[in-house]
This record gives sequence, C-alpha cells and structure tokens, in this order.
Amino acid sequence: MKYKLYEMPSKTLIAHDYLEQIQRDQYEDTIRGVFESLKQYSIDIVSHRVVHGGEAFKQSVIVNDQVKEEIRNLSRFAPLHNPINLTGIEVAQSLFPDLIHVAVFDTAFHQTMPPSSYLYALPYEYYEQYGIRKYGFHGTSHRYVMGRAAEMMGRPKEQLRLISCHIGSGVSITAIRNGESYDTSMGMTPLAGLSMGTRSGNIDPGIIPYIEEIEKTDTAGAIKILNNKSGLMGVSGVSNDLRDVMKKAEEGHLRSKLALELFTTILHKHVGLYLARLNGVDGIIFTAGVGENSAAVRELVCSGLEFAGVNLDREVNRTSKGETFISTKYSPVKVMVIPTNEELVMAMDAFELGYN
Ligand SMILES: Nc1ncnc2c1ncn2[C@@H]1O[C@H](COP(=O)(O)OP(=O)(O)O)[C@@H](O)[C@H]1O
Ligand SMILES: CC(=O)OP(=O)(O)O
Ligand SMILES: [Mg+2]
Repeated sequence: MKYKLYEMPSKTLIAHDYLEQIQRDQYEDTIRGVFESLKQYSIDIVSHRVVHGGEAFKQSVIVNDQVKEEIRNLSRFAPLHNPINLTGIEVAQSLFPDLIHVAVFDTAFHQTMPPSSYLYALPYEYYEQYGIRKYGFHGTSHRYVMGRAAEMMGRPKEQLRLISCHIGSGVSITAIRNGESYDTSMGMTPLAGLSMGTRSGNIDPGIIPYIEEIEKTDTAGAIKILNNKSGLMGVSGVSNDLRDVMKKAEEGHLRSKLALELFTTILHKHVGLYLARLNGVDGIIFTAGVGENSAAVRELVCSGLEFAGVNLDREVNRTSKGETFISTKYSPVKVMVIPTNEELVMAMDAFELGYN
C-alpha cells in the first residue's frame, strides 16, 4: 500500500510510505494504522485510487453512496483491486467522516478511446447490455507522464503522439494522441495485454478450459492461475520481481532467461503495434518500477526500432537517474524516463474538486 500526504496548492510532499507484502486479512488494520499515524496533520481531503470506474466515471469524483455502489458493482471487472479500494474508502470514511473523500479512477483517462480501440470482436449486445469492452488501466500514471513529457519536450500535449510504457508489477502501454488516450493494452480487466510480474497478459482463450481440465478446477481457479502464477513468476519459476529473475538469468538459469526474453519481446511487439496505431511517434516514455529502474529492459524494448526513428543513447540510458531523455541528441523520436507520480495527480484532482 502506498500513500503520500501533500500540502496544496504548493504540491509540497509532507509524508509518504510504501508498505509492501500486506496480506488480505491485514488490509483494514494497515489502513487504520496509516491514518492514525497521520492524525497529527490537519487533513482536509482524502483522495483514493480506484482501479475500475467503468463507463460511469470519465474523471475523478467526490465519493457519495452512489459512487460507492458503482465501485462495488464494478468489482466483477477488477476483483483484485476494487474490493480493496472500497475497503480503503470505507475505513477512511469511518475515521474521518467529516472530510471530503475523492475517488480517482485508473480507467478514467482511457474513456477517450474510440470504439475501434475499445470494442472486442464479440456479439455487439455484449457491449451494449453487459459493458464487455476494453477499459484500460494505470490511466492516472499515463496521464501524469504525458504531462511531464510535453513539458520536457517543450511542446503542447495536443500536438504530440506518445507511447507511454508503464512497467511495474502491472504492465500497460498506452498510445496517446492529442493529449488523450487513443489505445491501451489492458482490457476489460487488468489481466489483459502484456505479460507482467504474475499475470499472463493476452493468451489464446481456448487455453482456459484446458487449464481447468489439467488442474481439475473451475473457471475462477484457472483465472487465478493466469492472475497469480503466470508472467515472470510462472515462466521463471523463481520470482515475480524482475531483479530476482535477472540475477538468476545472469547465473545461467534457463527458465529465468526465457522469462526475461518473453517479457521484453512482448513489450517490444506492443510498441510496434502503437507505432502503427499512431502513424509514428514523437516520444516514448518509460515509467513505474521496471521502466524507471531497468536500463536493460529499456534497451531491449527500443533495440531494432531505429527504422522508426528511435535512437537510444545506450550510455545515457545506463547511467541516467530520475527524469531524463535517454535518446541521442538528434533522435527523431525522443525516449524519456519519467518517474510516475499517481499520488500527485490524485492530490491535484482532489484539490480541484474540493476547492473549485
Ligand atoms: N532496480 C530495478 N531493476 C529492475 N526492476 C526493478 C527495480 N526496482 C524495481 N523493480 C521492479 O519494479 C516492480 C514494482 O514496480 P512498481 O511500479 O513499484 O509496482 P506497483 O506500483 O504495481 O507495486 C518490482 O516488482 C520490481 O520487479
Ligand atoms: C490496474 C493495475 O494493474 O494496477 P497495479 O499495476 O498497481 O497492479
Ligand atoms: Mg502501480
């Protein structure tokens, strides 16, 4: 669990923490503990990350009973995330009933996608009646790095074609055009798209009934395997953490080498997909845990894209820290590392909603 406390509108960071490895039955106590530890500060607004906002939320909103009901209903599309997000809201509301609570949705930024991006080639009624479509996630992160990229490039975001690669424990790539999400790799749920720490990403749907047969399980059991036992973890058999897999690969562990190769090849192919979708790009952004820290992954993703104007400065890529260009000076496509800051966007949205 991550949190940041900001003073607004100065955007001064006052307190922050990243609590790792929290088990399901510890969520409530952990959230309670965080809020207790912040009681010394006078807090006015609490901004909550909510992963799935469906088509109902195109931007951030102040939480009321109807918003909570909608978040609960959307749990079927994000079972790993929305129930926890709702717990966070409810615990915070019980501790601070008089404060304004704001919900910021991962899906909101992607609501600008055209039907050619968000529809699945399924019977159309499934979309109309049941909301089966691509929603996309990590939108708050993609929105933040898009804004930073435009500033770094000194050009209005409305004039840019960008590919934003959010590579953390969850992985998604977004094609951004005119300052808006145009296409993105995750789907109706955050299981789709690229291979991740423990998630498979896209697979042939015909594999699912076969897994059910092999594992003597039901569909929910098979989906659990795709969510929790696949990706880097599943292929390497070592870890969902890229650092562990890389270390093992360097030691010659074959499955770790394969896991790494598959992970980066899938990333590379998706960048190619969005080069086509955007008719070429002005910038490529790397963000989140892996994107910000792994020069090796960035190099593998960009290699072979010189034909499209992507010229990585390998030396700068290896030695750079923080927000920086990693392409060569005259590279037609600018490649950037931009540390994401979803919490700052959440604070800005909350401030806007609470005070304007
Ligand atoms: N120095 C590093 N080199 C390679 N991978 C890293 C490094 N630091 C962090 N990571 C990867 O980043 C992942 C976490 O990314 P992060 O964006 O914090 O994810 P989340 O927000 O989903 O928890 C870790 O699982 C790890 O694999
Ligand atoms: C939506 C999603 O995949 O989020 P995370 O990467 O934080 O798991
Ligand atoms: Mg994340």
